[in-house]
Amino acid sequence: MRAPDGPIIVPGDTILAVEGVSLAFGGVKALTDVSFDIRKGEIRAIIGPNGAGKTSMLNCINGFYHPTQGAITFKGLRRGKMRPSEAARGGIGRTFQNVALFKGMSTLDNIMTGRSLKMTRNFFWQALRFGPAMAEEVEHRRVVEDIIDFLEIQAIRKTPVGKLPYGLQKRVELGRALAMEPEVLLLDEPMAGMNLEEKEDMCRFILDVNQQFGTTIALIEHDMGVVMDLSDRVVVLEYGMKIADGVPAEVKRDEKVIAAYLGQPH
Ligand SMILES: Nc1ncnc2c1ncn2[C@@H]1O[C@H](COP(=O)(O)OP(=O)(O)OP(=O)(O)O)[C@@H](O)[C@H]1O
Repeated sequence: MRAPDGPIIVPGDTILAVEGVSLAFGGVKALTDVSFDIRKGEIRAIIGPNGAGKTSMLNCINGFYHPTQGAITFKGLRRGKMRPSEAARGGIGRTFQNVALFKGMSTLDNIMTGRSLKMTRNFFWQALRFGPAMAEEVEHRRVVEDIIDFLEIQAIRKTPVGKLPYGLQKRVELGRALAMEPEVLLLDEPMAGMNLEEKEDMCRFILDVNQQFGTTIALIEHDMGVVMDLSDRVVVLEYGMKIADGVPAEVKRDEKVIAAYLGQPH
């Protein structure tokens, strides 16, 4: 199934809107009436203390959870109960807080799995590697090789990802998300567990993805230096509610944010 494309959206327009979203797990209110927008081409950070509802929000955006109330509008279309695979086909890609790769498979093959949603020939033709399926596979491999070059991971293309240091695994995971050619890329703590050098590399790649491909990025990150350097705008959650929203300089000065988050060690 191909998601409808919706209207043409130019840089600066709203590409994704979160409108009054609430989410509850039994008695636990993970999100309460949260609204914010993401503009095409921007890097949007979602921050907040542990348990504030950040991952729950990403899970609502990519269809992993369905909001109890409220709606998500993507490219002008109000979404119903969209599944993650439909969100991905529609242009919403994602990485996870804990690396979710196939550890025994090579870098190349892991990134190739990101192309699966783009494959139009069915399994029968792919298994035969014949005719149109062959041509399609050649094209997918070309895209994957371009991503490998872009992320500067040529040297590990055949290495099983389970053998790679954590920072490189995160980079491969970014590669797999890029293989979907997403319009909006959701990154859940892309720098978590990395040393300074790895963080600097990942920051550079995120900026390059944003600038070279025009990909809109929404990211959750605990490192405040990274958030303030990378993002165009920041939305702040606390106890599942939005407490601030604005450019980094504004958010940094906001008393509620200082009290809730910036004053606390992370
Ligand atoms: N599947 C679930 N079942 C029950 N409660 C959940 C579930 N997922 C999240 N929660 C609860 O919802 C609240 C928000 O959690 P969430 O993981 O979204 O926060 P977070 O801001 O991403 O936290 P962290 O920074 O620690 O990753 C928490 O109270 C959490 O315990």
